[in-house]
Amino acid sequence: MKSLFLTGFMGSGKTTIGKQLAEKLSLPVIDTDEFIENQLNKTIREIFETEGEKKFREYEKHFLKLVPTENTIVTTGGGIILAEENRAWMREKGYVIYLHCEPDEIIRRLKDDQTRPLLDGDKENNIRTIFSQRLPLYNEADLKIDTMNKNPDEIVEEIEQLIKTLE
Ligand SMILES: Nc1ncnc2c1ncn2[C@@H]1O[C@H](COP(=O)(O)OP(=O)(O)OP(=O)(O)O)[C@@H](O)[C@H]1O
Ligand SMILES: O=C(O)C1=C[C@@H](O)[C@@H](O)[C@H](O)C1
Ligand SMILES: [Mg+2]
Repeated sequence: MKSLFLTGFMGSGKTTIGKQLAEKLSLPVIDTDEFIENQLNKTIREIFETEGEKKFREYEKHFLKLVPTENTIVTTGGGIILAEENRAWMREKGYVIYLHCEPDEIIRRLKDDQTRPLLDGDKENNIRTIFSQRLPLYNEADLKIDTMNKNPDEIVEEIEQLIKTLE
């Protein structure tokens, strides 16, 4: 099977869902943010602070291409879809699954989180603005899962059913 690329806004549950889905399907999971952090031995926040977002996006493009494109669950950074090149790559090499979560819920989930540099400052406003800019790009996915009012088990079950239609 081609790899599954989980996309979605920060806090939509990509890392959480990806881990559970991988366990259920007995597949390996790789998280692009963790992959970049491990390869560069720096946190995402450190990369943003010392090298800037533009450089981070270059790393993201580079490391995305090193991820296995078969039999792997790939959980992606929230901004991976910004580059047309990344969207095209993921759709060509695998299946793209967008986890949709409304901004109000994202705001609740990330209320105490300090690890996402793009949300520094007026977090609520930043979430709403970035979300609306990106929504059309997330919607280019092969599959869209509405995660609102569902627990991770329910979302994983739904993905399992939907991916059967892909093969
Ligand atoms: N379906 C859900 N219901 C309630 N809470 C959830 C759900 N999915 C994830 N969460 C919680 O939301 C928070 C963010 O989830 P997670 O880190 O998986 O998001 P992410 O999409 O990987 O974010 P990022 O793009 O920033 O890496 C976590 O605290 C997680 O426990
Ligand atoms: O949505 C984004 O642009 C980001 C999401 C995170 O996963 C990290 O990749 C980083 O904080 C940027
Ligand atoms: Mg994540």
